[in-house]
Amino acid sequence: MTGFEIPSEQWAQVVEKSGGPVVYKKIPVQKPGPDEVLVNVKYSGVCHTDLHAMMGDWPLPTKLPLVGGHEGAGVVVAKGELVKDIEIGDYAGIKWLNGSCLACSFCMQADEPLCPHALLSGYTVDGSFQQYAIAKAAHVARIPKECDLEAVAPVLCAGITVYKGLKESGVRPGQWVAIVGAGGGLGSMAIQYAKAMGLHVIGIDGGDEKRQSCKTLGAAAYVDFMTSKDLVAEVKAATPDGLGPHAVLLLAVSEKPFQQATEYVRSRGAVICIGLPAKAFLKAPVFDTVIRMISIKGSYVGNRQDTQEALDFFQRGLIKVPFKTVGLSELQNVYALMKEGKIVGRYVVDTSR
Ligand SMILES: NC(=O)c1ccc[n+]([C@@H]2O[C@H](COP(=O)([O-])OP(=O)(O)OC[C@H]3O[C@@H](n4cnc5c(N)ncnc54)[C@H](O)[C@@H]3O)[C@@H](O)[C@H]2O)c1
Ligand SMILES: [Zn+2]
Ligand SMILES: [Zn+2]
Repeated sequence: MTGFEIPSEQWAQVVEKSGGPVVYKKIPVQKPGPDEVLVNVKYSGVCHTDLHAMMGDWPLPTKLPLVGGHEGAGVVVAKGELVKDIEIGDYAGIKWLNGSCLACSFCMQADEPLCPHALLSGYTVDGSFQQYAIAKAAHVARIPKECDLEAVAPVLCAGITVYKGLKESGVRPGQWVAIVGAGGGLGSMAIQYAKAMGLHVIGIDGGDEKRQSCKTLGAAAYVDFMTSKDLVAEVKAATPDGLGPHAVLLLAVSEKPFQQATEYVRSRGAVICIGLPAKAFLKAPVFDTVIRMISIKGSYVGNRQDTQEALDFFQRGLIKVPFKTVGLSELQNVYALMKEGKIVGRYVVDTSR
């Protein structure tokens, strides 16, 4: 009936103990439950969250052993008997939100990421760093057939997350947004989504390679956090009236920018926290926050509607982010580069090698 031959074993990258490394080995292919699909993952993006998961950085424990990954783009090869709206052979995406209860007060209002029973791909359930991954049918991303699975993979976390963050910021076309960590995976996506939404971008990151990439992707200005003598002044000066950007998207994996953003955001502006540096705290002067009416908020992935909207931007050709593809077997090398902050754009792994 399926037309797809499903092997009993497959290649996967497995975290066997917190702190890593990942182990490339063969593991069994699982069978989907009644409300689940089995996706033959062709490509998966590598998100910094996958590194946090391997390192055990966060206060939320991961399952162990763990197959990481939550930007998996592939083909549906099997489905449970309750799944009616996805066909075998359809393109589908394994994203961070693997499943949610669909019945709690958050799910009822399309705030599924806040569901207390949420299943997280590559964290509390096995994710996309394997050839065959399972997700709840209600939550897999419906990827249009015209999409290139290799290029679309990073949209499944990075794209959705920054698109949602921009929406949460309340910025309008024509306004200015500062993107902190603009040369990384989420940052590169953020520049492209912001541009497509009619915003002016100030990219903040370190080094000339990232400067070049930010400019190519469409940033109007770039501020180098490693060499700038006065980052706050430089960011403000990059806006035409010198009063600073209307919003700041914090995507960096270090604490300092989380302490700094309220200093350069425009009055009545929004600071949107998305990056998740380990053990970090936010800090802002109460006086300035009050009299300048600054909003500070967190933004966490996106719901099913955000997912389809983010994919729609991609399908229309508006989102082109640099990526490098390597074999799934090379995942540990990608983590090494990521730790050093050396990745420009995104790495994608090909599960066939
Ligand atoms: N909130 C969410 O829903 C969500 C979703 C996905 C990822 N994340 C988190 O977002 C973070 C970024 O993920 P990524 O995959 O883009 O990582 P990445 O490693 O690709 O990019 C991080 C970038 O931040 C830059 N950076 C480091 N310190 C900086 C500083 N002081 N100022 C400016 N830039 C700085 C680095 O040079 C790098 O380019 C991670 O912590 C990840 O876990 C959150
Ligand atoms: Zn992610
Ligand atoms: Zn729920």
